[in-house]
Amino acid sequence: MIELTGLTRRYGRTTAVDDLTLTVHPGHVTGFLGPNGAGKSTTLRMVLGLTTPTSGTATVGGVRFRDLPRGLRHAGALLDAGDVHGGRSARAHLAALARGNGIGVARVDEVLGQVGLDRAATRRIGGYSLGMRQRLGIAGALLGDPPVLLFDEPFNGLDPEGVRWVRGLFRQLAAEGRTVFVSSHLMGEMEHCADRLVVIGRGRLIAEESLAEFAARAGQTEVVVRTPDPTVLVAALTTAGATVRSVADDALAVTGVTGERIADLALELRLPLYQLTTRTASLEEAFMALTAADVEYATGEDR
Ligand SMILES: Nc1ncnc2c1ncn2[C@@H]1O[C@H](COP(=O)(O)OP(=O)(O)OP(=O)(O)O)[C@@H](O)[C@H]1O
Repeated sequence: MIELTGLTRRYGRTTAVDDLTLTVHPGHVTGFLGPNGAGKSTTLRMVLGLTTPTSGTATVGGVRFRDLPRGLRHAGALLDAGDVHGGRSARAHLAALARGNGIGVARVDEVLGQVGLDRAATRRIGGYSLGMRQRLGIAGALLGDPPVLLFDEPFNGLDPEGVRWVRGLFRQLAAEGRTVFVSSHLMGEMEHCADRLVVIGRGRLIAEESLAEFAARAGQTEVVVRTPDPTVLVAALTTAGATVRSVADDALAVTGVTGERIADLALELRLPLYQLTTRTASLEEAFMALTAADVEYATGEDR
């Protein structure tokens, strides 16, 4: 279990992490979502004792990570896959990590096999692709067989097969009863493997809930209608209690009434309908709407 209490980190005038209080539970894959610069990496680094909080605490299994001897046995992490000595082989890199954490070297070949790097084990890491480096970073996280695992943007650089494999691995680790905390700035990456979500923006907690709760709250259904005379239909729909937004000259996006009700109203008004499409907002759209106000560098005209 990971527990954050009032966790805060300031850099000069920037508050990277702002009074975060939350619990990441064992037995679940928890997606840690937020736009770029939301404070995800800083939070993960504080959990691992690599960055000192300005105030508040972060604990792993009830203890500050820094106070845990042989840290890799308590929490494993992939933070920056590029942060390895390129001149070494994967096996030498993992063997050094194992020695430093009192882990038997036999474990090295086990984790290399688990991440599919057994055949590349003696090659220099410098020649690895980004995807292979991600796999090596995951192997390092698994080395100590820890109950808590943290991954910062683990899908970066992975091909579709790699993404599928990582999702399966995370689910398996959670099914074994471990705490799996995975950061991403894309909901699409998390919705197929996380069952809980923590969403932050500008360092602050925005949501902490199950994926099912998020989907139920977010998945608003709207009906897109095309008709040659929208003004008449807008008046009738508004009277019927619908919320109507114009999406093109002859097209409306309607919420609050069903497609059938819209068709009935149009028939009563003898208005032709050229389109009547029901669509449910994707989780990605819902996530973007939730964090829109906290996006650090917005593009386009939305701001
Ligand atoms: N060492 C540092 N010195 C100064 N500012 C920092 C430092 N580390 C992070 N920040 C700032 O803190 C804020 C949060 O950064 P952080 O990297 O934790 O966000 P993130 O959610 O991981 O973003 P990304 O998805 O882009 O990696 C940003 O505004 C960043 O510029």
